[in-house]
Amino acid sequence: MERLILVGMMGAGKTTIGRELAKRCGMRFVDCDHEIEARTGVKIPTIFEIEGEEGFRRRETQVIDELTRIDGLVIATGGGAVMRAENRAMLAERGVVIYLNVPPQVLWERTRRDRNRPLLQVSNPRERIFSLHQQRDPLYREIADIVVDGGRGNPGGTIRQIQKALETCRKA
Ligand SMILES: Nc1ncnc2c1ncn2[C@@H]1O[C@H](COP(=O)(O)OP(=O)(O)OP(=O)(O)O)[C@@H](O)[C@H]1O
Ligand SMILES: O=C(O)C1=C[C@@H](O)[C@@H](O)[C@H](O)C1
Ligand SMILES: [Mg+2]
Repeated sequence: MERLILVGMMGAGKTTIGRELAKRCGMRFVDCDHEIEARTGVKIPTIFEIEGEEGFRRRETQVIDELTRIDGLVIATGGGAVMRAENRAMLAERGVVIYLNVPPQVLWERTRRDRNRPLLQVSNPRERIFSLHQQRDPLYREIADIVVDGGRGNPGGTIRQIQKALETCRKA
């Protein structure tokens, strides 16, 4: 398996699950959001403040393009990585794409206390999550090789589901 790519909404568990999955598969873990923060030296909200969402998306596409060429990686993408068609094409072509599907109500409960997600700094963040989920769910599905339920139980259960699905994938 050259690379595993996790997609899904903010709070779906891409970072949490990705890190542990990499450990179990003996692969290296990278997170696109962390990579962008490391390169710029600032947190994501600061990038949004200075360069706007468009500036952030340009950086995100660059990082996706670079990371998806490296072998042996588990890659956690940002929640909005599927918004650009060019990103979707790179992700779909260059790795096994795993969609962590989590109901919007659970996403809301997981992210409501977090201030590091600029798209949720609005007057009604819960509504925002529901509308982003509605808009993006078809895009995550469009590129997913595997769809897992990441909304119930603990991260360990979700990882077991992924490993099982990967075995089926390998046999196919
Ligand atoms: N399967 C799970 N079961 C229960 N809680 C989880 C699960 N996965 C993640 N969490 C919790 O949900 C929160 C959000 O997870 P995480 O930061 O990994 O999401 P993310 O998909 O990386 O979000 P973002 O796109 O904003 O970076 C964390 O507090 C994490 O502990
Ligand atoms: O859902 C989104 O559009 C985002 C999710 C985060 O992972 C970050 O990439 C950023 O906050 C934007
Ligand atoms: Mg994350």
